[in-house]
Amino acid sequence: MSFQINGKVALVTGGAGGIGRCIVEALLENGIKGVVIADINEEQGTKVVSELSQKFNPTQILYQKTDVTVVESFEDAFKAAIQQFQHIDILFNNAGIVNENEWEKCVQVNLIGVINGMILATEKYLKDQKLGEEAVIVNTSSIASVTPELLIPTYNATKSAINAITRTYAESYYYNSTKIKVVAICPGVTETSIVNLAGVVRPGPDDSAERTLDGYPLQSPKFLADQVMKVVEKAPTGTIWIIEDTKPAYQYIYNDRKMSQYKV
Ligand SMILES: NC(=O)C1=CN([C@@H]2O[C@H](COP(=O)(O)OP(=O)(O)OC[C@H]3O[C@@H](n4cnc5c(N)ncnc54)[C@H](O)[C@@H]3O)[C@@H](O)[C@H]2O)C=CC1
Ligand SMILES: CCCCCC(=O)/C=C/[C@H]1[C@H](O)CC(=O)[C@@H]1CCCCCCC(=O)O
Repeated sequence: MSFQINGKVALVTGGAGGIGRCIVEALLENGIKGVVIADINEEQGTKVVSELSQKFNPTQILYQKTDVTVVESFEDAFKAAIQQFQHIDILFNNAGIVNENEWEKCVQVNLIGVINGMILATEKYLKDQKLGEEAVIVNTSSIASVTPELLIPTYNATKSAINAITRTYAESYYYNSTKIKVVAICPGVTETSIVNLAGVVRPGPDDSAERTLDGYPLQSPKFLADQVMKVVEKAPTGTIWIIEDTKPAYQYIYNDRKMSQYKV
């Protein structure tokens, strides 16, 4: 069954940043009724609303200053969505940072922020306040969740955890009562401010891991967001989608552990 974006309401965490902003724009292009940009950066959030208001109906776009690590702040964003647009149907748990020097902060934003969103959505807001038969949660993971990148171990761990959370909440135990489809996207390196890792990685044991972005295939956040719309509409619950190198989204398949050939 295909999910219809047209006429629905979405909340996008980190919606003022590179990927989040493009998701907001793609939603508007696909007929969303209303979208809440839930981002900690007020200056950027206000700017994005004003820029998008040149192209779309301003009444469809709301900025709500939100810190996803603080549950009350995150809940206020859901309340703002209901107050302004009457229902809430899609959550993009998208806010994320890379910071291996302040690794606790990386865990707070990338993991605790997503857990806050999952609990608020599955126990209350998307469960009870959706318009149609089904709601959707899209968690932004990363290719680093399945291919660990050397210099960002904490980031890799948070993204692997997001895949686990996605697969758990997709189980019929949850779905039967929530009717929320839960999927994850794993972008490859995408042209946003997050790819500038200067000052946010720790010195390694030697300099053999020193790298630059040279050689990494960069894709645009606009291309990524257009693929994400297809995932929202068509992907089955519990699936994980890699979107890299400006290629169509493809599903990442986890191995069945019982098929493992190796024994100690
Ligand atoms: N750009 C890339 O190469 C890739 C990015 N990703 C993921 O995509 C997501 C979006 O990242 P980008 O757009 O690239 O980065 P970005 O830095 O351009 O945007 C991130 C946004 O999140 C917001 N944010 C940060 N902390 C927050 C908090 N506590 N509460 C609410 N909002 C907060 C920021 O203000 C910013 O607007 C992240 O989860 C990131 O890990 C995944 C794979 C690759
Ligand atoms: C010091 C430069 C290291 C270059 C790696 C890089 O740019 C990492 C980018 C991450 C970005 O900040 C947010 C992400 O999700 C990116 C993860 C990239 C993982 C790359 C794994 C690639 C591979 O080994 O196949």
